[in-house]
Amino acid sequence: ERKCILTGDWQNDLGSNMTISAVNGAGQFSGLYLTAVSATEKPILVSPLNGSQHVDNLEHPTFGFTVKWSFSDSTTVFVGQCFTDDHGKETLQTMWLLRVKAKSMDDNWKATTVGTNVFTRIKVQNM
Ligand SMILES: O=C1N[C@H]2[C@H](CS[C@H]2CCCCC(=O)c2ccc3ccc4cccc5ccc2c3c45)N1
Repeated sequence: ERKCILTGDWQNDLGSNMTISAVNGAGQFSGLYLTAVSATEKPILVSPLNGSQHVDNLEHPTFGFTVKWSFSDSTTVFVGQCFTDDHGKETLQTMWLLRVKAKSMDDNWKATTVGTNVFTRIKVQNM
């Protein structure tokens, strides 16, 4: 019966932060992502994200979102599920695919990496 709406501020195990805006009736949302890590020497910039979550049954909903990196020609898709523990603490268990721009079709095979991230809410003190 615990509700998990993704709106709000989250941090993952790498120290990256994301803010998700209001989730509309269809479960769609947008937001901003600030990665704590990158494999480019370019300065890291806040990047837009768009995604959707299931809202029909808010018990442990699944979701997905895409981050279009604003500082490089790469894209990451995250997919996962929200879990709430007995104390009401929410975690987002996710897997991601990072696609970087391959110079040519010959490099296509090595252009996608996969990993996992766990996100927890950032409590804003002055709530
Ligand atoms: O919070 C989280 N942060 C990390 C994980 C999954 S997304 C990831 C951040 C990705 C930033 C872009 C990047 O690193 C990046 C950008 C451009 C690249 C160009 C060429 C590359 C060639 C080889 C390997 C790369 C690895 C990351 C790359 C790029 C390359 N969770």
